[in-house]
Amino acid sequence: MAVYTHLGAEDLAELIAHYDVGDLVSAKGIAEGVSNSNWLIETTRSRYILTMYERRIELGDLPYFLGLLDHLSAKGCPVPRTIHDRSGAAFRMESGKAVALIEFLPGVSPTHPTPDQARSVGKVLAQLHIASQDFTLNRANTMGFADNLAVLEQCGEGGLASIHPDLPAMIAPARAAAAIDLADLPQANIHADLFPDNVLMLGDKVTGLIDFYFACTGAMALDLATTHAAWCFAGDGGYRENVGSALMAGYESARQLEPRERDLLAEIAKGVALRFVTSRAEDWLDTPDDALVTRKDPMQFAKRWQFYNQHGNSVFR
Ligand SMILES: Nc1ncnc2c1ncn2[C@@H]1O[C@H](COP(=O)(O)OP(=O)(O)O)[C@@H](O)[C@H]1O
Ligand SMILES: N[C@@H](CCOP(=O)(O)O)C(=O)O
Repeated sequence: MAVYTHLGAEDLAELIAHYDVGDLVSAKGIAEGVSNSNWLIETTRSRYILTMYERRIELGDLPYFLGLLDHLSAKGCPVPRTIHDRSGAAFRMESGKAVALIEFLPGVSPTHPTPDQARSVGKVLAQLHIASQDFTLNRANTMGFADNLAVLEQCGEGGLASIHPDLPAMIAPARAAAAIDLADLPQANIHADLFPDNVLMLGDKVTGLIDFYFACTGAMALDLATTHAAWCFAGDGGYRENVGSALMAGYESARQLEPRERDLLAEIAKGVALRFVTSRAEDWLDTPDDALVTRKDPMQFAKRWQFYNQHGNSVFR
């Protein structure tokens, strides 16, 4: 994350006392991430992650996000369980904001994923899709094409140009493109933000999928295209073909894509690229100067849009 909110030692101890997890031993703010405040909590019994929900999260969505974690974890997916408080509540209010305690999972996020790691992630993503289909709650995607266009409008040409002078022109064709309808594609409850920093791994084994706060009911192909756009490019922007094909093979080892999904992947990936340009631009213009957070560059995804536009579906064959 980031740590947007300061919680003192007494506040944390009082908060942790509402859970049957032992006594607080230590609490450290976690610097990774951009959306919420997170602390690594150590108690006399175990380790946990305490999350305070800061941005883009509606209180009404928390039962969906936290319930999905419990549903997937119960089905054997490598997902942290929600720790419920002594009254059975999955989240509590603290200093006017919602907080939840979740299970700590071991592992580290890959910074330069190997093909074998991508294959494992692809397979676990397909397993998550299969396991999430009978989750009984639903949530609409709030980062769809129309939502992105509205946010970009709010950022304004000047705002976008202040991030990089080339950004407005680079995304103009993406903004003009017609939205594709994903409603007829096979659906599940999807992660929708499965970047390497939201996956914990030990070697090639996936030990944790975390940060489900963009999860929604939507097309499984959207999740696969998002994971592809997030995992398969080098720091210099070059496409890593061996990582891309391993991700696809891993996914299809657990769930075969339907031809109509495969045919649309490049178009969906372009929509995904615009979605991350949008949220990154919004965050860039919005982040408080004193927040302990590293801003993410919208230009990376403007370039990925160009890549998918240029290469089309040949990327996914
Ligand atoms: N269940 C977990 N187990 C272990 N570490 C976690 C867990 N959840 C979060 N983290 C750590 O906290 C960091 C930020 O969490 P994340 O949910 O990605 O925050 P944000 O929503 O702000 O992006 C992760 O990069 C990881 O290091
Ligand atoms: N994965 C997104 C950023 C979303 O933030 P997260 O810290 O909640 O994963 C991006 O890379 O733009």
